Amino acid sequence: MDLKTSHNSPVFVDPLPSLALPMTYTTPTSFPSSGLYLNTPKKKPLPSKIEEVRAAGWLDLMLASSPPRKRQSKDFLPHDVQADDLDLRYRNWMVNYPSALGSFEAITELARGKKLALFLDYDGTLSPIVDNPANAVMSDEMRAAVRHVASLFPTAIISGRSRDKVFDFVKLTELYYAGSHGMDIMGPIRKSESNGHHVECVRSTDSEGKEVNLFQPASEFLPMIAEVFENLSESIKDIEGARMEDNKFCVSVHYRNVAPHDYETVHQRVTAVLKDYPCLRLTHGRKFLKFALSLTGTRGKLWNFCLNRLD
Ligand SMILES: O=P(O)(O)OC[C@H]1O[C@H](O[C@H]2O[C@H](CO)[C@@H](O)[C@H](O)[C@H]2O)[C@H](O)[C@@H](O)[C@@H]1O
Repeated sequence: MDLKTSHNSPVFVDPLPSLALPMTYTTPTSFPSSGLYLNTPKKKPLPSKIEEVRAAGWLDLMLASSPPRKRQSKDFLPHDVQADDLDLRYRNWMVNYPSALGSFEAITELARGKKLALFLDYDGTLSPIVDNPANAVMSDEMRAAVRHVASLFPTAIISGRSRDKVFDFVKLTELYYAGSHGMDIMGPIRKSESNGHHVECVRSTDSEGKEVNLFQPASEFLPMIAEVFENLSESIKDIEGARMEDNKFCVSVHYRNVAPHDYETVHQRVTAVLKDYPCLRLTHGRKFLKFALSLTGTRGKLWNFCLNRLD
């Protein structure tokens, strides 16, 4: 099947989450506006070309897709940014993205007497956000904490990274790993394991010969994803700071190190390549654009796969 043009693709589009915009790019109805921060210093008017893109909403999504850095005492501040302005921006961000630690008692009260399973994110949760994705290593202290938690509750790590990459960072064999946003799941074999009901679930052995369960519902699309990765790599190679990342069933185009005046070019190049692949969905992340297949019901299978296998 020629997935590039076929519109009767077996891949159906889930209802898109708020940050994911349909391939038809209808202008988002809501996105963080520059008015998000109080007392925002008057900004220089943007060149009209960027204003057009801003009107389309994509630029605001890209500019606001990551929290302002929390000011560290040692940080040098650009001459036009006041220290309290950075703190204010960070506090405003936290209003929209509150930390669970602020509600820890309420969460533990809700969990009392219930059977718990823990699902953890990786980047920005178990590892700090850094400029180069390859350097997002997890500290030994954090690894010890996750190992301890996994000894108390069945624990899974769900990430946009490929499963192999996350496992290589975390290095804990007693966990479940769901890479590529759930398109690629691995879990240790349970004693009473029976995987007959997961057609995509095959037994495999890891490097130490230990059997593990694999769930990969989209393997047949890997050649197409590899083709899009190559096309995108070629298309953005002249944009300073832009970086591709292959996450097996997902591909990320990082613009964290790209100058904001080049964001529009990043977005244009990515959408120009993806317009030939109607079965792929473009979404936003923390300073990256990501495309992935959108298989109906993957999330449900992910939870079932993990929860059915958790003690
Ligand atoms: O689902 P997650 O585990 O949170 O993965 C989401 C993305 O995380 C990574 O990118 C983010 O972290 C990088 C390293 O700190 C940072 O450089 C980048 O700007 C962040 O967006 C990962 O590289 C992506 O592929 C994941 O999709």
